[in-house]
Amino acid sequence: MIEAKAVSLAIAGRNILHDVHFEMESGAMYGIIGPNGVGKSTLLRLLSGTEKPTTGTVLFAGRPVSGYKRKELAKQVAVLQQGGLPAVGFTVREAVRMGRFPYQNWLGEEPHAGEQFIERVLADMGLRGLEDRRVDGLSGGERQRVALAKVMAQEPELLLLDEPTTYLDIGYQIQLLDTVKRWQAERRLTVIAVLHDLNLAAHYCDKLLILREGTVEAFGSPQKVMNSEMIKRVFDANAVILPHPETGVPQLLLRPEAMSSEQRIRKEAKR
Ligand SMILES: Nc1ncnc2c1ncn2[C@@H]1O[C@H](COP(=O)(O)OP(=O)(O)OP(=O)(O)O)[C@@H](O)[C@H]1O
Repeated sequence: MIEAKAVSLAIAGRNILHDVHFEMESGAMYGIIGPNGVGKSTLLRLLSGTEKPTTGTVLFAGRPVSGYKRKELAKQVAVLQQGGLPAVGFTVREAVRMGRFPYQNWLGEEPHAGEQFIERVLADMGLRGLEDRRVDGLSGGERQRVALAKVMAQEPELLLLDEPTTYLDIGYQIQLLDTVKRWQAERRLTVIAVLHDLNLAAHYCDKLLILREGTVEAFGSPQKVMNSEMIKRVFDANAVILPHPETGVPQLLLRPEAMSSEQRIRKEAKR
């Protein structure tokens, strides 16, 4: 479905990503994990074609992403990013309708059953009753559901999510990811999400791509890649990994007090 081949990116002479390789299959959900500033959002921009690699290639369905026309790509790839909604003045229905732009002609009209599809998306996202409210008057969680509805209205094959649970309380986080997972299963959607919460990532993703210092540290199932050594190496944090009592999925418990003597000496020396 999507493949990074020897992808490197330098911005203003600084290497952000270097020699990144991976292949992601259709119909699965992937998480991109890594510390702040490691290049997760940049990688998502490369996958969506909004940024070009300095060297290497990103292939979508076997063709370089850079070779697609904007509307052609937008029918297949949708991106949910922070601030992806119109700022003021639009209703929920109007904002979601904007997601249909790849299917509209130059007059903004859609010849096929677009409105029917919008109704389904509104119902699926639990937005019935909010259709005529203005987006700028909604709560953060409601806005995030509208943003997701807008990208789903694009009917993508590949959905890219940049930290989709930011600002959401735990209830909304689960609700949003459950909705994505349901759509993913029903439509064989491929989902790639930048996630900071490793426990949610382990639960929802089939595979995790771990980035460290601009390159791929590990790529595999949560069971394979989530261990305390990786957490230490990548995040410089002490953690215990335990299987979830109900699902068996690896879950992380931080150990903030359990500093090694070496770390304690280093911390003291910095004072
Ligand atoms: N347009 C740009 N100009 C200069 N530097 C940039 C630009 N875009 C990204 N960077 C730098 O590239 C690095 C990777 O940024 P990116 O936003 O991809 O990281 P991230 O892993 O998503 O971080 P976070 O977890 O903090 O969101 C950072 O050091 C950032 O400052």
